[in-house]
Amino acid sequence: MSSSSRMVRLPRPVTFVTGNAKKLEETRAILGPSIPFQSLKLDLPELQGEPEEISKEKARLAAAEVNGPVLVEDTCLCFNALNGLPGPYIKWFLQKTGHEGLNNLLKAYDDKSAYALCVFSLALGPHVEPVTFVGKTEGKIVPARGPANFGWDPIFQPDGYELTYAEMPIEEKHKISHRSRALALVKAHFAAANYAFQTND
Ligand SMILES: O=c1[nH]c(=O)c2ncn([C@@H]3O[C@H](COP(=O)(O)OP(=O)(O)OP(=O)(O)O)[C@@H](O)[C@H]3O)c2[nH]1
Ligand SMILES: [Mg+2]
Repeated sequence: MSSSSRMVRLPRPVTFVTGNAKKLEETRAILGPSIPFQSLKLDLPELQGEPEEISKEKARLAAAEVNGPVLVEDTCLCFNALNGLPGPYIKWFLQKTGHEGLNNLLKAYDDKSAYALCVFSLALGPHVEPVTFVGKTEGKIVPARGPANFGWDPIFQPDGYELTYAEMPIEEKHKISHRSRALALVKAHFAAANYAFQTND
């Protein structure tokens, strides 16, 4: 009785909106059955600016599109020698310059350190301010090693490892990844919030 009075009722399960199949696959694997969600393949326009604002704005657009609760994420790869760039623009740098071009960007610097940043945003509806969850993994940029299955995984070697993300078994990546760290916070939020989903629509 008392617990149901604290419940926030939502009209349907959360929709994870992304145009990226690998993100969806990893998010499914990391969340397992902990949070019921459906997915929608939509490549939303992205604001320029700081990672949290980009992710929040994506959530606002997604919530308006879905007219219900949504989860989105934005991923950045930040080079310390470049004060955080390419950051949120990594998708376009990767597309235009490839793994070698990304390594070349750091040729002029001794500092090859970098971090992967994942910002999930949850918006409970179109007019509700999104909440963000940030996960960060530190590492360095190296010449590509391992299968090129996902973005920049072959050139990111997390601190404490001799392997790049691409060379690691996926369970190992999930133990330390920017995405799993952000999703641990999402899970904790859901566990504390006690949302109730109506599933009959
Ligand atoms: O090697 C990787 N390991 C990862 O763990 C990872 N996570 C994201 N990415 C890539 O980084 C860019 C982010 O851009 P991004 O956040 O805007 O994503 P996106 O536009 O592909 O999808 P979405 O915005 O529709 O969700 C895109 O090129 C993604 O493919 C990764 N690459
Ligand atoms: Mg995107």
